[in-house]
Amino acid sequence: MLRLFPYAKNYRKEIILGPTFKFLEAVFELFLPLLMARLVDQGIQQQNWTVIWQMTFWMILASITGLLFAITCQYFSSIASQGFGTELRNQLMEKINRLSHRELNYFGSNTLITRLTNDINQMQLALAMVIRLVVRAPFLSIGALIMAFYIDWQIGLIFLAILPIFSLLLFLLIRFSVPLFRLVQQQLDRLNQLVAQNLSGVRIIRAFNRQEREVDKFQQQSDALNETYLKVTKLSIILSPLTTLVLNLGIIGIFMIGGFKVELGHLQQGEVLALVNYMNQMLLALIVVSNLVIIFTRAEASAKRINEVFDLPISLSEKDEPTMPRQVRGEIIFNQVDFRYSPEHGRALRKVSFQIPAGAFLGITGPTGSGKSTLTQLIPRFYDIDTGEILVDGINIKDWPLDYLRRQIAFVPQKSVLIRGTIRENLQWGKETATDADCWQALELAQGAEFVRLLPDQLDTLIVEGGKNFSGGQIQRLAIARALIAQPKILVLDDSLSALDYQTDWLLRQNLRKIPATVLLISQRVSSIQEADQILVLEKGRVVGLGSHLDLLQQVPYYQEIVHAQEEGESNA
Ligand SMILES: Nc1ncnc2c1ncn2[C@@H]1O[C@H](COP(=O)(O)OP(=O)(O)OP(=O)(O)O)[C@@H](O)[C@H]1O
Repeated sequence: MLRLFPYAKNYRKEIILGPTFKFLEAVFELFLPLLMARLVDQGIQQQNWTVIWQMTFWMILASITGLLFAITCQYFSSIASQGFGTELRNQLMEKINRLSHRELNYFGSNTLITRLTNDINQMQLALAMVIRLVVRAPFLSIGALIMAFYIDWQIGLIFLAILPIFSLLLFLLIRFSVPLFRLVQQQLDRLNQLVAQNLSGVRIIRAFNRQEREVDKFQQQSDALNETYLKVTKLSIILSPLTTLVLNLGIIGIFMIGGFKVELGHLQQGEVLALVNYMNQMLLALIVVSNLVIIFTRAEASAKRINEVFDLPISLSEKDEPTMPRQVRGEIIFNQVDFRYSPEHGRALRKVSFQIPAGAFLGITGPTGSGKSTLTQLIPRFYDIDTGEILVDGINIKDWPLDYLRRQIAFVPQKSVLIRGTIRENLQWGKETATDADCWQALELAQGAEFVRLLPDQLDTLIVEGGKNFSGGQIQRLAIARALIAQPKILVLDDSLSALDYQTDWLLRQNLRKIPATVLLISQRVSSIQEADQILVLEKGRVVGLGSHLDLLQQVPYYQEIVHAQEEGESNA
């Protein structure tokens, strides 16, 4: 946990001043019972109005000053803990953004969300508590003990006797509740994952009529969480009255021995009241210490989860002095490329070699799982290859500045994701400065202008989360327009025309031929790629054919099979 506190380095002043003010408040709090003792013994009992007024004045002043100090501490602790949380969140987000897809797959999005939100909140709370209580609570408990000895050392011994019993009770509370709180955190995590999964898959859950089962699953998790909370509550139901009992026994002890001493004239009544106050202060401060231990243990678990992300080495490295290409054209060369997603997976690509000249149109086909998407994801370095090399414009992609390389490549994935916002805002993801004219031009090229023009709000039409207010084909065309507006030198379309009717598919492909970019189009439909300059056929991660439609028809058995199968399918339809 301590490793994360350097993220609060910009708030050093607040972290020092906060506890200082809290300490001063505690000093005032510690002196209040003494003032009260004087008020009772020298003022009220002896009917000395000067002392009564003086003590009342000092007590009010001490209380108000203490309050002002407490507010000041609260102010500093809020600034420091919020600032620390924000810095930590930004740094974590920055690290997540630098992770390659390999590392993102390893964590999964749900747990990253929990780490960015709940875990960072726990750290924020821990820092706020450090500032507010870490100095005050131990100071008050030790200070109250010393004050008790200062008033009467024999009664001070009662304090010393009560201390270990009370500490033992608090130790038991910590000992049994900390594992339960850890369990609560794990169960909350599982519940969060379930909620995220349910919300993102709500349509498929309904389509398969699995609502009841999903509700049951949720209820089971929720009940398990409830049970753990109940166990924590039961623990405090047993231990809270016990701590109150010990406190009251201490107070009875003070009254009994104090009463005797008052009778004998060795102690005054006001001093007995002050001792009762000190007993309260000492034991309440110890309860605060035990709460602090619980908060820190929860923060420790959160810190571990946050550090897991910070500690994960980023597999994508960038050269200190990358090579900047003189002119970006879009030529792509794969040279003996081998790739596997992780050591436990088999090779997704095996010794893949091919070359595409700048501005060419490459069709990519092959059975499902043959490595088509994998191949295209390697060009913008979403993953790094194991052996071989990939060159763009003659430069190894590992030598390009990563950000610059990615800016040359526009990617339309299989499942296009539109963000919540207007159509214009979505298109401007491709180019922030895009004007309305740019948007319409990109929409024309993507065969999307016609349907957008018919919408009442046109470019201002709001796209709901995930683009659910548009059809599959409309989403694909908006995603293609978003990619085209960036004017990339390499355009990758991963099965992105699959939801379009044949005519729109054809028109769009004609437009794609006009743009000054190398186009890689993955498709299972032979009709979509047969006019490509070259077609790459993959099977089980290997290149089994590269050439024009006619070349492949003569040379590659797999290609012949799919062409015949699709021709038959169309004539039967
Ligand atoms: N993130 C991943 N982690 C592990 N293995 C993966 C991952 N993505 C794909 N694979 C595996 O890599 C191989 C190639 O997958 P890829 O998605 O590239 O195939 P594809 O030809 O594009 O298939 P499709 O036509 O179904 O989209 C498959 O065996 C697949 O299971």
